[in-house]
Amino acid sequence: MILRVPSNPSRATVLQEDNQRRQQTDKPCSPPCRTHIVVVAHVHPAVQHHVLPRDGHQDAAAPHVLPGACRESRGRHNAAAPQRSARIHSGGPKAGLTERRHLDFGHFNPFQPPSKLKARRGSSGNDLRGGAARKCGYFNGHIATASQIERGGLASIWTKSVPNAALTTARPAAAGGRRSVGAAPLPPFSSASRACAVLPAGKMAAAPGAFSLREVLAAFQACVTEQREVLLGPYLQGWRGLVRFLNGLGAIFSFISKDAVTKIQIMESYCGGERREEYRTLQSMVSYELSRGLVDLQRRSSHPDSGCRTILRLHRALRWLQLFLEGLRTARQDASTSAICTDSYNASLAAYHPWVVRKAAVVAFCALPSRDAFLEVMNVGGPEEAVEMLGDALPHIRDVYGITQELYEQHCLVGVAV
Ligand SMILES: CCCCCCCC/C=C\CCCCCCCC(=O)N[C@@H](COP(=O)(O)O)[C@H](O)/C=C/CCCCCCCCCCCCC
Repeated sequence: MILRVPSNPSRATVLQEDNQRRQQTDKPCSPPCRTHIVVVAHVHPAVQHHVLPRDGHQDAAAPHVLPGACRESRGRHNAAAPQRSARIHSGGPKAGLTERRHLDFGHFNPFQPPSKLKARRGSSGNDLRGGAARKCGYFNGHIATASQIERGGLASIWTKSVPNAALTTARPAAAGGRRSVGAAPLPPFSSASRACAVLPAGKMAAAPGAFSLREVLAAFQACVTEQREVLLGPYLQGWRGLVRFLNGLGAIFSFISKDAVTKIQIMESYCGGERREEYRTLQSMVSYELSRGLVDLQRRSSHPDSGCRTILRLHRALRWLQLFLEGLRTARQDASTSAICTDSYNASLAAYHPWVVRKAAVVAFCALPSRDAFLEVMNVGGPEEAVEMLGDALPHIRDVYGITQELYEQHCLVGVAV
């Protein structure tokens, strides 16, 4: 199945790929579309048998998103896959904005258990944190650079820490084309994820740049000032951490993370732009944009990417997050994560999404791992510690949500729906 998202995820159409097409690889799209999301890649192993076609097509290194005049890239997993993936991910002269955005947030799949990959040669992605693109992925269950995968050696895999590279982002087209903004660097990685030593087979390796709930919690905690203002820097940092987590869940979530990344980048372009002072807090942003008539209150016309509108989308998603984390925290150990996620989604974001997005979202939720696996990947210890940390995190997320909601209601901004 391919989710084809022409330019705006809300206009997504879900296409069923026919058998003939399934046999082809690197087939140019006609007409060219902006983005393809290849759903079969990186599906959580627990649901692979539900999602993957019966003929066993799977591609551990298949791209998540192919930008620009893209090419569909699918097919049987083979030894050339790491190179193909590297070509796609590393970006050439034709690499588009979409691709760069995607790369910035990493490609690791913390749920990919080594046992599933043993029979394969390796899977790869890129890690841009070291400054230059560094291809890496899983090899026999360990994190490895592409060259290590190619050499088949494991001797020196990720044994030293890698410094963060500043996150430079491209300015959204709506805001005037490409431009490097002085955006905040990626948040520091947890020490656990910095040095990724070789683990015994069967153990899940913590990927470099792996999600840590602690860091997301710290970001949302740092959002609220003593004056009860919401600082946009930490707010976006919290979202970046969440997106990193989402990227690790698999390609089936790419259309969601891509939308979140687009919104984060719109905001980053404001927060790092000429008017950055006006975008220091949510409150200053609202007064600035409203006083200058920079918000489309009725129809989406001249300011389709206003900060107020963009934050409103993230704000609604924050409500989903709050409900989801609450559900996760209080659910029984054997509860279905996908059911918790679906309920939280239906009680929050779903009301604002068209039918096709709702359906695609619910299909994607089916790929969520078990509650325990989910809690494990939060990188704060075992499920019990994760539950405890969720208890600590939730008041901060609730607080940020509450302040934003109140502010938006005061200024009649909750209905900025177009
Ligand atoms: C402790 C951590 C555990 C939980 C980690 C969760 C990580 C979630 C990370 C990101 C969440 C994605 C936020 C998505 C923002 C969506 C904003 C939105 O509503 N956009 C729509 C409208 O945009 P405009 O067209 O008006 O500009 C857009 O149409 C949406 C497209 C994509 C579909 C969004 C579905 C959202 C589902 C909720 C997230 C599910 C993630 C599940 C993973 C656990």
